[in-house]
Amino acid sequence: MEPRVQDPQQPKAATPMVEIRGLRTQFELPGRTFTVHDNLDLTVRRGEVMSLVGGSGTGKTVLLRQILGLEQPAAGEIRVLGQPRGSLGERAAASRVGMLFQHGALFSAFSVLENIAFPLRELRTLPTSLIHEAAMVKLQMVGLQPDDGAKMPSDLSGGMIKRVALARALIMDPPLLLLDEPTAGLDPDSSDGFVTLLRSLHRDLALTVIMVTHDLDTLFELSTRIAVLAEKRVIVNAPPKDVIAFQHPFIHDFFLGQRGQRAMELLREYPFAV
Ligand SMILES: Nc1ncnc2c1ncn2[C@@H]1O[C@H](COP(=O)(O)OP(=O)(O)OP(=O)(O)O)[C@@H](O)[C@H]1O
Repeated sequence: MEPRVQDPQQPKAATPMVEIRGLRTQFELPGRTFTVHDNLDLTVRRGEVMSLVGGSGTGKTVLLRQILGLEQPAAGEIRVLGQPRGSLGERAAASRVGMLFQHGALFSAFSVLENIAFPLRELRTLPTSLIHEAAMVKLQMVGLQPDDGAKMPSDLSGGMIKRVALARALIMDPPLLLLDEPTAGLDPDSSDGFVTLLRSLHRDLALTVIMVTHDLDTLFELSTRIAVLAEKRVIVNAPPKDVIAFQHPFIHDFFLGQRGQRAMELLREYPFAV
């Protein structure tokens, strides 16, 4: 039971933005049921940058898709901003959760500005001039120039595609942003630039972020917490330095194996993450 009186020494925990309880995810394969998550719990609080890490096939992307409402779990509950995910209509969900897909997922026949504006246009409630203005604001927010708005996706570099996709994910000003491998496929300079952008947007827009990444630089530069998926559930959810100290074979291999030295250097380099 919650204590009636808050200990003044103990700051009140931030509001949960996502609460997952007893989640089970399974897929029917020929002749058998394949269980990805079993009794998985996870809470993500306001202002956190929560990174999901885990071995290949542990269900990190599926979890993002479930929070977004693109997939339904077999059992358990997912609450987004205090409401059961299933009870949020499409419009309400779009204004609460933005998603950056791994490969950007831009519409190739639409210009940059049309791609950014797409979710607002779909609402069919706002005048074109207002939609254009909102898309221009987001274009510049992600560090692109007004002239870039007329370009087509085929004219863009990998880093620009990510920025356009991010602008589109933010067009409805959602408080919660999901990122699937945000820096995958970028060269080191573009990756650094994108991480810097994500960090400043997280701060300036007071975003809560849930991110899947295999990249240790991205992980340590941005994460305030790391949740590790193994054995079909979250085995630890804690600040980076506590996760590294957690005894588990996956964590040992991921952080302290061949790449261990680098992980330790990164922790020293980015005290923000500790
Ligand atoms: N629609 C589906 N039908 C059947 N199996 C699926 C489906 N979607 C995902 N899976 C399986 O569920 C498991 C988890 O997939 P997911 O893509 O979430 O893994 P991941 O943790 O993101 O892996 P990686 O790090 O390799 O990207 C995988 O074994 C995948 O093959």
